[in-house]
Amino acid sequence: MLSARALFGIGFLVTSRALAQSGGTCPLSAAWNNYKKDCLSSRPASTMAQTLRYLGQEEAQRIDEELFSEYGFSVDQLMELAGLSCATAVTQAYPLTSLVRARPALLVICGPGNNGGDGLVCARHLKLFGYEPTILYPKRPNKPLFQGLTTQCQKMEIPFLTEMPEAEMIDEAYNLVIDAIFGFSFKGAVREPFGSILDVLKKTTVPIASIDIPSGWDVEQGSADGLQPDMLISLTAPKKAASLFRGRYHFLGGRFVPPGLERKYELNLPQYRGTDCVLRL
Ligand SMILES: NC(=O)C1=CN([C@@H]2O[C@H](COP(=O)(O)OP(=O)(O)OC[C@H]3O[C@@H](n4cnc5c(N)ncnc54)[C@H](O)[C@@H]3O)[C@@H](O)[C@H]2O)[C@@H](O)CC1
Ligand SMILES: [K+]
Repeated sequence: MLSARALFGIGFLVTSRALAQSGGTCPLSAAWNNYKKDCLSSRPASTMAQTLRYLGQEEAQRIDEELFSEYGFSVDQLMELAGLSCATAVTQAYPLTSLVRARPALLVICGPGNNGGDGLVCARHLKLFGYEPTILYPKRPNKPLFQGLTTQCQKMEIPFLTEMPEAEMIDEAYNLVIDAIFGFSFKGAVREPFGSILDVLKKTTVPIASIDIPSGWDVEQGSADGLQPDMLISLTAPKKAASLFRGRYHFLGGRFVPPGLERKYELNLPQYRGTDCVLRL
């Protein structure tokens, strides 16, 4: 014989399932529907973005430094989380089913610093998520971290280009360009080969997703005639120039900030949902 408790459980499950299927108002299904609506909503969570602090260049560098010196993180640890955030955000904004080209091809352009490292990690995860990334990595630092990340991508059968394609070729072959050229340490006039690469990117019509900062933008002032990416993934916290971003998708990623550091710099980070590693702003 079934106990009253078991009967109640079965009744509850049957009822909540029926209500969920019929779009009814069972509290459980309503909560799930709200969650889905929140996650998939195309409406930016502007209320969250208003309270969030936008960092100056030196402040971003200080936080970065403190994460390593005071909080004991290693670069590759944070880079892995940053790159995974970027791949997750790209997957949410440009799901495989939404791509216009027959092949889910993406071009990932990596610069000479840690922003470029984030790009390599992002490419590796995107490959695991079913995309076909190709990497352009023209200036490779002679350090074990970057050599390891490059080897990992090569072993994942991600092709590396030897030169920047023409803008028309990029528009024809790729669904998206991931800009991992410069991050928060960029300063001054762009040096080659990145000046020519950015000039080509400005001529493309395919969407661009920039990691941390649109490359070539002044970290605080932006750039009126610079890249205009469709997506920006701000890591840790947005930098001041992010307030000038006019693309469709602004995501926050890099969910690794310890509460003490968040308090010290008054970051006012919005709440990530559940176990998500990114949040649309
Ligand atoms: N604390 C954080 O938030 C984390 C940051 N990470 C990433 O690290 C990035 C910062 O990395 P880095 O400090 O290595 O710096 P960047 O990756 O921003 O760039 C530094 C490199 O760009 C070159 N460069 C600077 N200005 C240039 C110019 N005008 N023309 C040509 N080359 C120029 C420098 O010589 C150096 O090689 C962040 O933006 C983010 O993407 C993540 O990897 C890990 C965690
Ligand atoms: K970038």
